Amino acid sequence: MMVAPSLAVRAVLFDLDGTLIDTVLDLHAAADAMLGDLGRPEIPVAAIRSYVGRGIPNLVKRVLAGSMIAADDPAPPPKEALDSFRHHYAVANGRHAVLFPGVREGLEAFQSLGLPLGVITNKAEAFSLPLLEHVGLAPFFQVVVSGDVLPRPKPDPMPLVWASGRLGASPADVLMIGDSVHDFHAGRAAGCHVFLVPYGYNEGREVRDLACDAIVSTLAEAARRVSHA
Ligand SMILES: O=C(O)COP(=O)(O)O
Ligand SMILES: [Mg+2]
Repeated sequence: MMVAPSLAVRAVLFDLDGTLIDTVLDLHAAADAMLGDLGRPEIPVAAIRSYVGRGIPNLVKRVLAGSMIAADDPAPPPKEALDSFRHHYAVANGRHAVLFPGVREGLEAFQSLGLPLGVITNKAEAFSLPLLEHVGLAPFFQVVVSGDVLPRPKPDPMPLVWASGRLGASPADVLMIGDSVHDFHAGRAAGCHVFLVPYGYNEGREVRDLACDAIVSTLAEAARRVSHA
C-alpha cells in the first residue's frame, strides 16, 4: 500500500462550523424562532446547512431572502431580524451541537505532535467562545479568531496570517483545515497548506472541486498525515 508522505508544519488552524462542530440544528432553531418573531413561515434544515459559512449577518440575509446570493449585497440585514436571531441563538447555542467523528482524537493527536493549534471561524465571538467551552474543546486552542474581531473575515487571509503570527509560525508552515470554499481561499491567499473535510457545509457544494492539498475524511486522518517541522 502507498503511504502518502507526511506534511511537516509548525501550527494547525481549524475552521469551527462544519469542521469541528455540527452546529446546524442550533442555527436552524434560531432562524425558525427569528422567522416566527417576524410572522414568517419556518425554513428547512437543509437550507440553513447551505446558508452557513459567511457569518451571522449574512446567514440572516440569506434566510430572509431565501437565497444564497443575498450575502453578496453589502448592506447589513434589518436590525430587528439580526437582534432576534442573536437573541435566539444565544439560547440555542450548544444545545444540539455535536463534535464530528474523529475531532477529539484528531486534536489530541495534533497536540501530542507538539503543534500549537488555533480556530479561525466566521462565527461571532459572543457565540464561538462559549460554544468551544461548552463542548470541551477550548483547552486545545492557543488562539481563537472569530468573524467579528478583525476588519476582514475569511475568505480574506487576514485572520490566518494574524493567528499564524500569534502561534509563532510563518503562514507557509501552517496547515488550515476547513470545510468550505471560504477556508480554501483564505488558506491559499495566506500561503498556508489546506486540507478540507467532506462532511461539512460548503454552501451545498462538493469540496472535491477545490484544489486543496488533501481531502481528509476526519481530523484523526488529517493528524496521521502531518508531522512537526
Ligand atoms: O458562522 C459561519 O457562518 C461559519 O462559521 P465557520 O467559519 O466556523 O464555518
Ligand atoms: Mg465551516
